Amino acid sequence: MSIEQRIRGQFQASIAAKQAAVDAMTGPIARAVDVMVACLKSEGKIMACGNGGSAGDSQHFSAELINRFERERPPLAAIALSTDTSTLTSIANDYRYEEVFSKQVQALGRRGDVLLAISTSGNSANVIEAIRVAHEKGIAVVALTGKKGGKMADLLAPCDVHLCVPADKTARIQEVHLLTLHCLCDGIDQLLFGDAP
Ligand SMILES: O=C(CO)[C@@H](O)[C@H](O)[C@H](O)[C@H](O)COP(=O)(O)O
Ligand SMILES: [Zn+2]
Repeated sequence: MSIEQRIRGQFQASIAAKQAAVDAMTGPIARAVDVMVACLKSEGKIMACGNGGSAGDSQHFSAELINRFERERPPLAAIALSTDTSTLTSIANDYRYEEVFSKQVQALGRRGDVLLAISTSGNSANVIEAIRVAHEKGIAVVALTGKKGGKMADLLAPCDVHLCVPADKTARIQEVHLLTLHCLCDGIDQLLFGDAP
């Protein structure tokens, strides 16, 4: 197969993954928007975490809330827990890598905040630890997963929201995650600030 054929195949597979996710994910994404809007209206903040590509997604999302998405509006409270290399390396070095996010949730999280926990497998131990601490502190969780949600699926509380991409390949799941994050940004802006001018 030529490189061009492979590229066409990747595009088609990405389109198919998104098509397959529309019905399964629309309702849960709308619920996640409601949870996040309620948090932001009550002066809460959204903390996002994940590994690798999902660390990038956490940062992408928090930047769109703090700075802007598609319209002019006030900054919204969000933080990516994957950015402070001194904090991350000291926790991983002195304790365990599994605690790099949970210690930050312990320190920064307040009741009424939201944890956006991103893992394509649903099995990343440090994301799972962050969810456990969020629950201890009364922090709602929006879980963004794939592959049937892995261990995270069993850990979520009834008030949490599970956004599970119905796909098995990490790259495809990540591509739907990015679309989901943009849907969240769009929904948050719409509910907080109304129709864009
Ligand atoms: O972006 C990719 C693969 O597309 C990788 O960096 C990927 O995010 C990393 O392998 C992560 O460690 C995977 O973790 P997770 O999504 O299973 O929680
Ligand atoms: Zn990737």
